[in-house]
Amino acid sequence: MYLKGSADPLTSSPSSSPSPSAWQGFWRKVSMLLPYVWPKGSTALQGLVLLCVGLLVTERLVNVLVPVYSKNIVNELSAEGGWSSLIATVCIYTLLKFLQGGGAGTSGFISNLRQFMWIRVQQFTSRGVQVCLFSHLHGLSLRWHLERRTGDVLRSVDRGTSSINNLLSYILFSILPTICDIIIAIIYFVSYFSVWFGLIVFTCMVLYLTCTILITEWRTKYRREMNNQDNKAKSRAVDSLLNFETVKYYNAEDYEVRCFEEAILKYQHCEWKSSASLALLNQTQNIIIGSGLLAGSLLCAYLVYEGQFQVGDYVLFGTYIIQLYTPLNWFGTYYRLIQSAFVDMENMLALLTEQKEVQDAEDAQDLQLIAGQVEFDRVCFSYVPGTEVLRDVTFTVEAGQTVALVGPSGSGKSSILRLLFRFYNPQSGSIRIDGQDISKVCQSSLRSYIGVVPQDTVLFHDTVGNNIRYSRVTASDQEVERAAMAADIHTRILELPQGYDTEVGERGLKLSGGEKQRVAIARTILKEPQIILLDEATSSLDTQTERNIQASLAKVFTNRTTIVVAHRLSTIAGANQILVVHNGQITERGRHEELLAQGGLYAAMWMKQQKSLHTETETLMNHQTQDT
Ligand SMILES: Nc1ncnc2c1ncn2[C@@H]1O[C@H](COP(=O)(O)OP(=O)(O)OP(=O)(O)O)[C@@H](O)[C@H]1O
Repeated sequence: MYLKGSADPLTSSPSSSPSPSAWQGFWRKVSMLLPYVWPKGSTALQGLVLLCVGLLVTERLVNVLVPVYSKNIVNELSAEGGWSSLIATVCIYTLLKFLQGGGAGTSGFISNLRQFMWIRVQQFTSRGVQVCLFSHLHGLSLRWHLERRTGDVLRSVDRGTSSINNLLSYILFSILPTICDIIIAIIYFVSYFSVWFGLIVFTCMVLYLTCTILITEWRTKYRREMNNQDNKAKSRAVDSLLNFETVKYYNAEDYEVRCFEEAILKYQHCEWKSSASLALLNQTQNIIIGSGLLAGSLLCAYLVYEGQFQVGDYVLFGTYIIQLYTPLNWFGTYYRLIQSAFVDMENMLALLTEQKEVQDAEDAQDLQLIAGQVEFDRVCFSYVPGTEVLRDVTFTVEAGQTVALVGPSGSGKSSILRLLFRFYNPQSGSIRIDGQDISKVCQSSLRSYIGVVPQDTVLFHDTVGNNIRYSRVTASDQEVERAAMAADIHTRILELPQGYDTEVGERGLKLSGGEKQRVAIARTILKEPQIILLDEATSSLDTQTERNIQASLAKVFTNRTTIVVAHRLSTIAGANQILVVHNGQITERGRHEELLAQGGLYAAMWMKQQKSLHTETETLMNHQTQDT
């Protein structure tokens, strides 16, 4: 019954600080669970929940009646009673046992029926939680996603979801019924036998619960450590497999295997501590229950011996106490499982309560795109406080014009595009489209007008066709093909084994860098956005393909506002305006000829590129001469 692999805090190392109790924030966690218990909006499921509760109550009643009928059978057998009354008693007893089940962990008719009816409710809960989490994760900011390991997040989601289901069924169908059974048993023993029997059961229960809670609380830190190491081992494996190519480049298979084995060893060290402390807990519980059973049985046997009780009373006591003993033995396990489930839930709740960094304003309206003019007005931005990436960036892209951002690597060009797409909010200044501040419009409407071809194109593990269609899922096959033709990839796709139905592999690894870029361009062409952001969109292509694509892009995107980031200056020489970004600031601006005339950074970059182009051409021609 030991649950392996539960959540650990994603960000902190539990071993470095005293682990907080899993019960911390108990009511907050329970209140988050409650909406999932009552299936709102479905009368049928609500009926099922009520039926399950009804069955639970019936089960409690049956639990009291079974020992009473055991006693009646023994008493009727010892006395000279009538045969027909004995048959009736035996039949009722058998019916009750059929309803109750029992013995070697078999569940009876009632609990089987309850479990069956609970399936739909459980599925409703599980679906609700998973969908809510998935949608929440998509709503979180790019910064949050970049800082997290996907493997860790997925494990937290998995364990959190199953922990909610487990928690509900443990609390509703195990802990609550067991507590009710204990209270009913104490009342029954006090009123039917004597206060001594009630006292024995009561003391035994108090001792049992106290020891269970104390030892379980003590061993929680081992479980947390174990989870932490488990997560580390798994994310190490995921990271290693995702970087399969890099591992091969550096012949690092042995190193990766060693690191993974070390991570598993650390996990197993913690697992040993967790399992050893579990064995200690189980033994303690057995000793307490065994002592209670011994004390009660001796007292009952003495009273029968003295003639104060009938033999049937001893049977009643024995049956009742054993009947309590079985679920009580599970009580410790359920306490531990609930505690683990709470630990598992912690990360998931942390994910659910994670604030969205970029949020729509309360009164956010849809962006009303008129012509597509883009303005940056004294924009300052930093990813990390204290390190400014953009300083006082001001420029305007008139509707339908093309503006190019050039400059040294790391100067902040892509950051300008990310701000326009609202992946981040600037610290100061404003960005406007057709005069509307983008921080005041709905993100979804803003993004619907912008098409981005990013620096690194990552494709879905799907067919080429579906990857292109991703920007407009309702597009027809002809539209997809037209977009592919404009991106100069149509002929190449037809050469693939299954044409547009060819799978591109994980992250598009089966395509070359240039092919991926062209698929991304086709995707953006299909979206038909009013504003286009090209972040070195053609950097992986040869000069001829680049020219072809640029010619078709110019055709497809005529009169659309375009911002291009480029390293190869020859590709943007015709832009309406060129902005030179240096150390987060715009240091030069103007048309190609104007910037050359200025003799600044742009002119220097241009000269350098022309020179290396010249050298390359010379080398190529020399080769050709030698060949002939
Ligand atoms: N998510 C991030 N968190 C912290 N710093 C970042 C992040 N992304 C980029 N940076 C830093 O911000 C600076 C500007 O990055 P940016 O990607 O805008 O540069 P760039 O001009 O587009 O570079 P390149 O031409 O090499 O693509 C760099 O120093 C980079 O290290």
